[in-house]
Amino acid sequence: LDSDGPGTSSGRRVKCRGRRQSLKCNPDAWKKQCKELLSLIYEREDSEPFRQPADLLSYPGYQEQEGESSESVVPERQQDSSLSEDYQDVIDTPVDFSTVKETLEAGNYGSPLEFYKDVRQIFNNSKAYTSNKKSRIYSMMLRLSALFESRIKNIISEYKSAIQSQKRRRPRYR
Ligand SMILES: O=C(NCC(F)(F)F)N1CCN(C(=O)c2ccc(Cl)o2)CC1
Repeated sequence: LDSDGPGTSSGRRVKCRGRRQSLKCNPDAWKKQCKELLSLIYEREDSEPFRQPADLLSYPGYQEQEGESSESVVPERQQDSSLSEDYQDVIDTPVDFSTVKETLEAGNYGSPLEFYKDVRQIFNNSKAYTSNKKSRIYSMMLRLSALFESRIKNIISEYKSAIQSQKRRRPRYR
């Protein structure tokens, strides 16, 4: 993501002269683009485990219920030993899509790079937490991460070129 997109390093980006809204020169376009990307992520079933904070309470089968006989039916997920340790002991920076959505909607991201950092943390937490690369949740994360990376790189490069073209233009006196 360090390439700042086409037509920015060399000559002036004349396309942006005075027509901020329509072309790729609007430095605020990324907000709507990230909201659309987040909606796309929410539409995917793969995002379900990542839409709310992870804790073992969300997997009731993992808690030893009082008086629960040990022969209780094990939910399919329990066979996934990777959830055996407490999530909060393993993960320093828990984050999920509901917090990212709130931050974006509150206007508390200053750039798509900050948005990208938080979403990447969701995926990295999943990588750090899984002890089984074949676990279902891990494979869901991999698909979701591939979708996200394919869409976020254009949002960021358009943002970077909009910023670049803003720097070179003469200051406009309002
Ligand atoms: O508890 C939740 N989500 C909250 C919900 F259950 F309400 F959706 N997670 C379980 C642990 N998470 C993992 O990334 C992961 C990697 C390998 C395995 Cl296994 O899990 C995050 C999602």
